[in-house]
Amino acid sequence: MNTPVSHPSQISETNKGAIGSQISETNKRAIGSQISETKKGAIGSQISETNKGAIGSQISETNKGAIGSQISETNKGAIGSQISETNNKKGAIRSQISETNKGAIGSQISETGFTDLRNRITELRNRITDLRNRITDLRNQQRCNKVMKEHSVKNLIFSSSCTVYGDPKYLPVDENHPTGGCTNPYGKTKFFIEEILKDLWKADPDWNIVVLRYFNPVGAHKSGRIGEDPKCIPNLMPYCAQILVGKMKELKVYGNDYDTPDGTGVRDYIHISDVATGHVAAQTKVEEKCGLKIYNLGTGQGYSVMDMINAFSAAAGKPVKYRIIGRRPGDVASTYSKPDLAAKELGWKATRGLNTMCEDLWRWQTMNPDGFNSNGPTHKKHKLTQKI
Ligand SMILES: CC(=O)N[C@H]1[C@@H](OP(=O)(O)OP(=O)(O)OC[C@H]2O[C@@H](n3ccc(=O)[nH]c3=O)[C@H](O)[C@@H]2O)O[C@H](CO)[C@H](O)[C@@H]1O
Repeated sequence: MNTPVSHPSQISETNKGAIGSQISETNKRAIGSQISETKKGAIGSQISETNKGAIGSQISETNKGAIGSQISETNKGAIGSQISETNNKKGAIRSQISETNKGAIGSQISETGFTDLRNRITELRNRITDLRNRITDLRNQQRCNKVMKEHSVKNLIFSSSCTVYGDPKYLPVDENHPTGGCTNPYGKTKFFIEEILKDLWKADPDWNIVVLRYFNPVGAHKSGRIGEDPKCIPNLMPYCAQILVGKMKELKVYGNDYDTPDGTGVRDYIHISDVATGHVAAQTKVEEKCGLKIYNLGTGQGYSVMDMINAFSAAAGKPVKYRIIGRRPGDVASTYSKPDLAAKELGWKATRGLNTMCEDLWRWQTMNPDGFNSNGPTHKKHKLTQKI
């Protein structure tokens, strides 16, 4: 889910700092969808210019010729004004949210001690931020659809997530698995957007929409120049990487009492560059006038949290410090994909294994310990030691 450069977004430079940073924080989310938005693609081209989006930049790296040429056809005016509009409304959304949560905060104060209270306030603040991001995602998607329609762009690739499946009723999860029983707000947003897109296509079958349900993207471009630069609490693997460059203390493993081989959560981790090639394949599909199609992007292989800690420690040559704590609300025990439909209809398959995911992530993190704010490689001692 962007030119092969590795520095901050033109969106934030040109007009809208706040939106730029939202884009980077949600790089696996609404943005991805807008990436491939095709030739006339006002939006796709804008996003491609923002180098914060990990997947976007990967795609650009992967398919400079095909997508790169489309990137230059921009429509900055149209999109720029949409972004400004969103940004102007941000204050309003924020005040609504704080209104809504005032009561909740008050009752927390009377019930708890000070330390607990502080933790709860932090958690509440995170939830409010998350909720605000979700509202922004939904609004942006609606604006995106509207602007695309106005410009007669009706080809769309939407970055969805395996999280729309909720707690799986069976494994591996295929595309026919029911959706909507999401266990977190992010999942719900993805689910709602999928539903909006289904309605959009039903109302106007001229649209060609490919929905890609990513499992757990990890890794970085093999050059070490493009990777994930989380601005909020990182996912598992960026967290591990930040521990090993001294930015985080230790990993808290959320529960080892799940019904999985070692008790820790199992996920289908997929290399970010495979996610990128998945988009390129989807781009071909929308150009074939495919209607509405939905595909899983995963490897079909589940790994536990402990598998991932061990693999990453081996790739980096030093151990990730961790501590087992209780389960995190909203987590499911196990989810991994059946990726066969994408293989059959897109001719796409994930080709990079766990070892490559960990090596590439470690290369990115050591070359860019401060993400896109880094001034080139500072960890001269970086080397990939062991194969796993
Ligand atoms: C609750 C939540 O936000 N879920 C999102 C997260 O899924 P996941 O919760 O699957 O991704 P994750 O990287 O946050 O967690 C992966 C696994 O690692 C475990 N873990 C994670 C972090 C940590 O500090 N300690 C730890 O033990 C976690 O319990 C899970 O078993 O990312 C997905 C995409 O990649 C989707 O965006 C999901 O909606």
